[in-house]
Amino acid sequence: MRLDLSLYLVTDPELCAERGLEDTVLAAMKGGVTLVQLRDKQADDAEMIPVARRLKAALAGSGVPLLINDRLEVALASGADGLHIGQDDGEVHEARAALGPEAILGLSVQTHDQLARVDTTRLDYLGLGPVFATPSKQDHAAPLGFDGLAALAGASPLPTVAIGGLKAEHAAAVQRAGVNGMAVISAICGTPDPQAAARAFPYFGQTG
Ligand SMILES: Cc1ncc(COP(=O)(O)OP(=O)(O)O)c(N)n1
Ligand SMILES: Cc1nc(C(=O)O)sc1CCOP(=O)(O)O
Ligand SMILES: [Mg+2]
Repeated sequence: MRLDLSLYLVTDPELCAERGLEDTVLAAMKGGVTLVQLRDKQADDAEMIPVARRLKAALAGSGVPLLINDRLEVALASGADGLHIGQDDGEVHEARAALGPEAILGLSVQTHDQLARVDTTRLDYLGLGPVFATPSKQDHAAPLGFDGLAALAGASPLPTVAIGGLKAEHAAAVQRAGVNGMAVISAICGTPDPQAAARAFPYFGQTG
């Protein structure tokens, strides 16, 4: 499926609980979300697989891909469109081998050393962050700020998406940093109107 990093919704089970995960995602999609990642740090694979399958069915025909955070087995069992992994979430080459060539595979990068080791032949995009400190990820790395983000984005051999503490009001500065899009949890999940929250973000343009 086509990769468009412009507005990347990462889900949070607690923040989405009141409205429900699928309703939140569908509303955000109507507001312009271009990519969705199912992220649940508490659920085990067996709990996550049916949720991922329902979300994949809800997104069917929309052209918006569903990626799974961390869990290769969930991505494979649910028919999701891809996987996002961090530096400690397994080997990129193993994930690519298991997912096949058509799947979307993303990797988190926080430093220039990590960037230098990026496997450009097997990855589709990089998540750069956190731009700001955020309560949505308790174990996040040191914040990059816009200057650190621009330095990483400028040196990246792959399309990039910024993440961490980002709101719609940051879009202009994020665009100036040279990334392909913004990834957000709390700016959309848990807001009273996810569609309007998504609509507040500008479109960054086609990735790649
Ligand atoms: C788009 C995007 N970028 C970065 C991350 C963070 O991944 P990771 O470092 O593996 O941390 P967890 O999300 O697993 O806590 C992401 N999920 N998505
Ligand atoms: C999932 C995630 N990864 C990050 C990283 O820096 O890699 S920051 C983060 C949480 C983003 O949530 P919010 O938009 O609510 O700040
Ligand atoms: Mg991870």
